[in-house]
Amino acid sequence: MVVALPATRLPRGVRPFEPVGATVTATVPATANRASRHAGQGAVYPQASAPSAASTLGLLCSAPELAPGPGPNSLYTAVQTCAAPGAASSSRCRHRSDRRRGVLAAATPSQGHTTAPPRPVASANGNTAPNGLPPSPAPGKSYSYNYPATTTSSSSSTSAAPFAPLAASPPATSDLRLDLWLSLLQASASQISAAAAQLTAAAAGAATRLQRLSSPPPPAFPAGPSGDQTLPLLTDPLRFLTDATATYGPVVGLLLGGERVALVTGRAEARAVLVEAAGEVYVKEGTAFFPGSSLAGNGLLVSDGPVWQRQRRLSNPAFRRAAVEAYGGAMVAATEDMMRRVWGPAGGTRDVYADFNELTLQVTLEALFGFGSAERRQQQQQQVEGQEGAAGAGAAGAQAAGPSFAASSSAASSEDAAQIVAAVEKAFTFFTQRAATGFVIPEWLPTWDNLEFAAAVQQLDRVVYGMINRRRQELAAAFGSVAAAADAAAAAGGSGGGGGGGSAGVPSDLLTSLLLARDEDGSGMSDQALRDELMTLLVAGQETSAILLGWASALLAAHPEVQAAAAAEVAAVCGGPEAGTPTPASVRHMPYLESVVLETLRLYSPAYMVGRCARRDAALGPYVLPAGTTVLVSPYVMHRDPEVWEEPEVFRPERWQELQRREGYSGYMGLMSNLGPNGAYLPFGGGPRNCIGTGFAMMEALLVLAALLQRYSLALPPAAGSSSGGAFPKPKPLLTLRPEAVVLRISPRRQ
Ligand code: HEM
Repeated sequence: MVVALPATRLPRGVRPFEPVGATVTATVPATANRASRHAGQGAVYPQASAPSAASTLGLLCSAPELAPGPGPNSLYTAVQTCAAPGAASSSRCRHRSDRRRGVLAAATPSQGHTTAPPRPVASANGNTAPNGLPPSPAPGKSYSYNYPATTTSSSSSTSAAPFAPLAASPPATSDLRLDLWLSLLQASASQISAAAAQLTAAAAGAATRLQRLSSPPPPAFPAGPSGDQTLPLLTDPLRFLTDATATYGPVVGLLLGGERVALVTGRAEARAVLVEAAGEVYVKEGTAFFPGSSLAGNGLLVSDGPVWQRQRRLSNPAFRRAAVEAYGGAMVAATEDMMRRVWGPAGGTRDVYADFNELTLQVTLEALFGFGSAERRQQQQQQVEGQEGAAGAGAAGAQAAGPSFAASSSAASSEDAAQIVAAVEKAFTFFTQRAATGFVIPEWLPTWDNLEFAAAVQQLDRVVYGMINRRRQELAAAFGSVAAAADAAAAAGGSGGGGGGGSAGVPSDLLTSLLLARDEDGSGMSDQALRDELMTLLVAGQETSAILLGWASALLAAHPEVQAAAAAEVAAVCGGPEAGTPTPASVRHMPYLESVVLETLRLYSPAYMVGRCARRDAALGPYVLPAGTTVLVSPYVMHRDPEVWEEPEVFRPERWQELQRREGYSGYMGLMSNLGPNGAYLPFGGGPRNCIGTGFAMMEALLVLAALLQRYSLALPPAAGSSSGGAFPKPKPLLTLRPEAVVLRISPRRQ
């Protein structure tokens, strides 16, 4: 098995797993030995949002090398030190990035790439790298390098590849073996020294946290239970959060794994953190409980400052209503596929949460890359062939480009899809296990699990970069250039800045939308940024949506009267099982079903915590949070606040109809804005960092639930030894608030 360590020791900009098929040319920085910020590392969404029991304990062993608060090795000091122009605003000072990722990197250019040896290519000046060996690059020199692959990138990637010095004359053959051995030795030595540095830093961080255990809280820090609360939090996170709020109020000061933490559940305080001082004071960077991952990279979930602003600006159009509604057909088709293949005409008793996980993975992959079910792809292929026949072989330009495009993409996608699914499943299993064990072992440690995970990420990278390259080439071939494709999509009604997919014959997937997205200056995303955003969307959107569907089904099963009302609404709008399927337009006429979803999200918000870090000393109400304090806002607690919600523990979708009337209903997006109608509803977060996929997730939940209520009824299976309804699924608050399992009896609905 080929394994590769996360590139925590590569020079700035070098990814551990460079795009296969990409020819990248870059300059090794003169300061090549400084720590790298591996842009492919960062927290994945659930970790970003949940101080789970797992991630809390993870603090103890993920051992960030910098401690919050003033001190020689503190985050505070790092922020001060790194306040070079742009450093603070982009939140990309090395210490802060590495701290979050549990990384202390001492970069050595010729290491970290443990895949098959690189193949040299002739460089611009005609020099060729000797035998594909990676000689030590000279700082400041340019290198050209071709990764073993089938395609060549037209990438605008800014990755650095520290191989094959262009200017260096090839050494004599007899020197080559020596060179290889030397570079191997050098690589091992520097890997060992980097690991040693990481361990030293980890030990220093642990020492600081240990010291904090016996120090009093800083002045004006919010009150809270004394001593480290890791164990009580681990034992029962939801109870702990609820009790701490009930005892100490809207802001609770905590010590968790030696980290100073403020738990925020007050409306005004949550608004201050998420909306009013967002970005200015409270940022993602530096938040504790972020174990970091090379999977999600430096995508929207974890970036800050100008990097985040640009990526969000470029990504927003792809999530506008019209763009999201374009995925409605795929959502319904995938649901029907699942119901036909898995549930069958007779139904049965199943863990529907497991089924929803597969379903949302399929939907997300289809939305991201345009993969469909095999059948749908076949249909698409047939349609394409028919259109091609009609269009004639010589058709040119944008109109003809669509069909040939779809044909090549769909032909390639079944293999890509299989590889992606395999790698994603491996990576997600890793996350689940990591959460379940309660210990977050930093990804840079070469444990067996970490190596397997790194291999899965590598496999994903290979496929995703391959698809990005192919899509660029297809767009360029069809339109003359990618920029021309963006113009064509914009002219045909898309924004040209994403969301334009589907128009002018370009595919309507997010890959294409993001690839065509253009900033005001005409620039688009680099391959690496694209890859990171795609992986972020996959991680952020798949599991959360499955959790929502799991809880909604369980609640419908447990409340037959609510289920009957929702099913009646679906039947009234769409007809019975034999009638037409739900569509984005028809679910807009299902306010009751929408209330069911909103109420589900109130009681079981998949993101039961969102985290921020105070980048400087900050006043929060009467309290002062020292720079580096992690702030955890808990939607779970806020959604059950008895001062805001009448009978907060009761599942009552009708409360949303009252709110809709009171608020002058303008669709669920209106109800989500501004931390909800009463300032205490934030299942999708709030402020500038709110969930970009809100519309996508709501649309998916409504369509899937409508499609299944049209055909099936759901019931809790009788508990053992009883003829009445069974037990409601238990929450399993790990990285997200997922159900343990949702075992339901599924029966075909009789009209
Ligand atoms: C029921 C489903 C979902 C829930 C409950 C949910 C919840 C959230 C929450 C609470 C945040 C804010 C995190 C924070 O403030 O730290 C967030 C951010 C985000 N979500 Fe979702 N999400 C869901 C589905 C999706 C989907 C389907 C996608 C994409 C296809 C998505 C993509 C993202 C991204 C990219 C961010 C980061 C936005 C930014 O910081 O600019 N989410 N989500």
